[in-house]
Amino acid sequence: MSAHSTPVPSASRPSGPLRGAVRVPGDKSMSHRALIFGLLSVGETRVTGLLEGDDVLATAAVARALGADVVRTGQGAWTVRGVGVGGLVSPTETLDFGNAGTGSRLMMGVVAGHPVTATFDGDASLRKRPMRRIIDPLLKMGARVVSEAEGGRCPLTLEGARETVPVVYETPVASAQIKSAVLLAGLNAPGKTTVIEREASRDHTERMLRHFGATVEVEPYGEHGRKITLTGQPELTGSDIAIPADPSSAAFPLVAALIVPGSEITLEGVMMNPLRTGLFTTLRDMGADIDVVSQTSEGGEDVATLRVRAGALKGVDVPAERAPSMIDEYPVLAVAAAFAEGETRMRGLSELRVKESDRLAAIADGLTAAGVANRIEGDDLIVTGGAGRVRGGGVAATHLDHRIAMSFLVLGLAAREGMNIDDAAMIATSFPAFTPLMRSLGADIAMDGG
Ligand SMILES: O=C(O)C1=C[C@@H](OP(=O)(O)O)[C@@H](O)[C@H](O)C1
Ligand SMILES: C=C(OP(=O)(O)O)C(=O)O
Repeated sequence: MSAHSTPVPSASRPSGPLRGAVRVPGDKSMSHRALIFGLLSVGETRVTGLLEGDDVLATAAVARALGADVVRTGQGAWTVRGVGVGGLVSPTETLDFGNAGTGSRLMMGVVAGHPVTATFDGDASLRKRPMRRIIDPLLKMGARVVSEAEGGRCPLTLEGARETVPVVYETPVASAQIKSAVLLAGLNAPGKTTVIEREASRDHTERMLRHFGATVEVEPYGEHGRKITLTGQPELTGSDIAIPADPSSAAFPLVAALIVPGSEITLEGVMMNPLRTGLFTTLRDMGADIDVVSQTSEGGEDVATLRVRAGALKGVDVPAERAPSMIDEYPVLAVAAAFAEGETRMRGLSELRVKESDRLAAIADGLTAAGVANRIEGDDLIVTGGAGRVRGGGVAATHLDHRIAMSFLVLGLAAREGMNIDDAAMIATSFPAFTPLMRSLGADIAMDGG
């Protein structure tokens, strides 16, 4: 199990207008997948714009342990020489995924489809996260759990199928991690593997499967869902892939610029995949001034340069069906809601309870510590806000959760008494340059010891 280093308490203070143009690091979902598809391809994959955060670095190390040759050639530039579908080797040591749900769960799919055995583990946060939702379909495909911690958790030893069985599987919740694990296992199955989802989740796996040479059919399913069918045992070929800036990371400077009076910032090269842009839709509904100044495409995705200006926000009702397209953005949306006039109701947030922390509880507790009125009703979070009314000054408990840490540092930039967090160390999992980038815009953020 990976140790968590000493906590790094941190604080943010009311800041003058934020100004400047920045590009946040590469998308985390695409970065994990680029390495995984590199591992499963024949030949060389060259990745640019890779997120060099701890979560993705763990996936790179695991790709090596499973047989790939993974080399860093420059900042964000990596090459992977893969083993091809069917070519995985059994790792000699436990696979340590640190804090990363995505890396561990997608790799469970990869291992399940191959005749290898591997032990999956990570930090105290990952050890609390449910893995049965991933393992259940993988058992149907022929994998076997050799051992697991109570409740189907890590450390978990998985023996992959000798002959992988293609399945038709409907995911019990909208989850790109479940969908991806099944499709990745299905790569080494003869015939067709189908995943049905009632609410569409992010589709980076489907897009990358095609990019590396697999045949994937995607059909609509019901009102909001999709049916995805993969033809098994393709030969995947190493490819070049350029990773755009992560919209989930862009969310932090974006919300900061909306709530710090007088701010105007530019966010460059932000990925605009429609299954990832629910936050932008919601913030615009709240009255946010977010302009697309230019648009292009990168790595098979639409990307945009966004100009964001501070201004009045109003509370809104966020429908449950929007949750999959902004699932990681609720902590920072709750911060925007604290500065919005009136009530914001965020519906259908049960999945937030099984992220790096119980995010529903962590957001509510942090808002309370900052003096912001909020309540949880079933799976809904309701925040009553108002610009100028956020006292701040408390300490938010982050529970090994990077998004909770960054969200409450953003809140402190516009709260009367600033805000403190108990630990900023986990920010390195997804956005290692968060503090210098925010400071370059004028944010007053202080880390313990620097
Ligand atoms: O597939 C992915 O890259 C991700 C899927 C989401 O998780 P779920 O599949 O659990 O919704 C998201 O929260 C996570 O940060 C990244
Ligand atoms: C939920 C997240 O990631 P993961 O599931 O990969 O740990 C996240 O980055 O917010």
